[in-house]
Amino acid sequence: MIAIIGAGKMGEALLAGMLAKGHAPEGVLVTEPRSEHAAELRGRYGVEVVPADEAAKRAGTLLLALKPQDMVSLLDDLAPHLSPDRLVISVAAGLTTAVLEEHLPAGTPVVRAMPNTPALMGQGMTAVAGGAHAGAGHLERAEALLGTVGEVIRVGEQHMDTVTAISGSGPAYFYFIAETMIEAGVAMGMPRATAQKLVGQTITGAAAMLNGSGEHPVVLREAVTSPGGTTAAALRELERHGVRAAFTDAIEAARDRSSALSGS
Ligand SMILES: NC(=O)C1=CN([C@@H]2O[C@H](COP(=O)(O)OP(=O)(O)OC[C@H]3O[C@@H](n4cnc5c(N)ncnc54)[C@H](O)[C@@H]3O)[C@@H](O)[C@H]2O)C=CC1
Ligand SMILES: O=C(O)[C@@H]1CCC=N1
Repeated sequence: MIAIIGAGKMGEALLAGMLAKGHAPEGVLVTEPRSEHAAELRGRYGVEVVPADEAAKRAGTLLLALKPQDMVSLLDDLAPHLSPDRLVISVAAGLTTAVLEEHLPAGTPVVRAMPNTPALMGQGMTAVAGGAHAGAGHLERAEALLGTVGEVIRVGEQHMDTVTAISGSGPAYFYFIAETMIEAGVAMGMPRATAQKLVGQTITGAAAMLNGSGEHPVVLREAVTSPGGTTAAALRELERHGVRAAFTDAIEAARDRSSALSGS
C-alpha cells in the first residue's frame, strides 16, 4: 500500500499519473487536510482519503508531498506510528535526508526525490537520492514508483538542490517562455488559439529534437539560424537583453532557495 501525504499540486500530479498508468486506486491512500479538496480527490480518483496517522499505520511506502515548511511537524506526528520497515519518500524541496531522518524512528529508510508536474501526463522527470538507511532495494522501489510517471535518474544528494532548480522548477521556465511567445503573437494580431498551437507544438518539436538527435543544443540552434535571417535577428535581441545571464542567475536563485529551505 502506498500513501500520498499532501495531495496539492505535486502530490495530485503524482497520484493522477500513477492511476493513469494502471496503479489500482485500492492500493493508494491519500492524506489531505483541506476537506473540500479531499472530497474532490475521492470523487475524481476513487481513492481512500484517511488521516496521516492511519496512512502511516497502513502503508508500506509513504510519499510525502507537503510544503517543506510543514514537513517537520508532520514527521513528528507520524514518527510514533512508523518503524524502519516502511519506506519514506519525500519530494520536498531542500529538505535533506539527514533532516528527515532526525524526525523519524532510527534506521528508517528515506529517499529524497525531486519530481516535476509533467508527471501528471506520464512525462515527469524525477531525480532520487538515498539517505543513510536506504539500501539498493529501497532506491529501486522509489524508482519503480516514480518511474510509472516518467523518467527517473539517481544522483548524489549533493546535487539535489541543483536538480530542484533545473527540472523541479524547470516546467515553470518553459511556461514563462511559452506565455511570452504567445503574447508576442497576440500583440502582432494573431488569434490567441493559433499562437498557443504554434508555441505548444514548437516546444514539443524542439524537445523531440533535443532528446532524439543526440546533438548539443548549440548544433540544433545553428541549424535554425540561417545566415542573415530571422533567427539571427531574434537571438541578437535575446543576447542584448541578457537573457542567458538572467537564466543562469534565476537557476542559481532557485538552487539557493532550495538549500535555504532545509533550515526553515
Ligand atoms: N509543485 C511542483 O512543481 C513541485 C513541488 N515539489 C514539492 O512538493 C511539495 C508540495 O508542493 P506543492 O504541491 O506545490 O504545494 P501545495 O501547497 O499545492 O500542496 C501541499 C499540500 O499539502 C497539504 N497539507 C498541508 N499540511 C498537511 C498535513 N499536515 N498533512 C497532509 N497534507 C498536508 C495541503 O493541504 C496541500 O494540498 C513541496 O515540498 C514542494 O517542494 C517538488 C517538485 C515539484
Ligand atoms: O517552487 C517550489 O518550491 C517547488 C519545488 C520545485 C518546483 N516547485
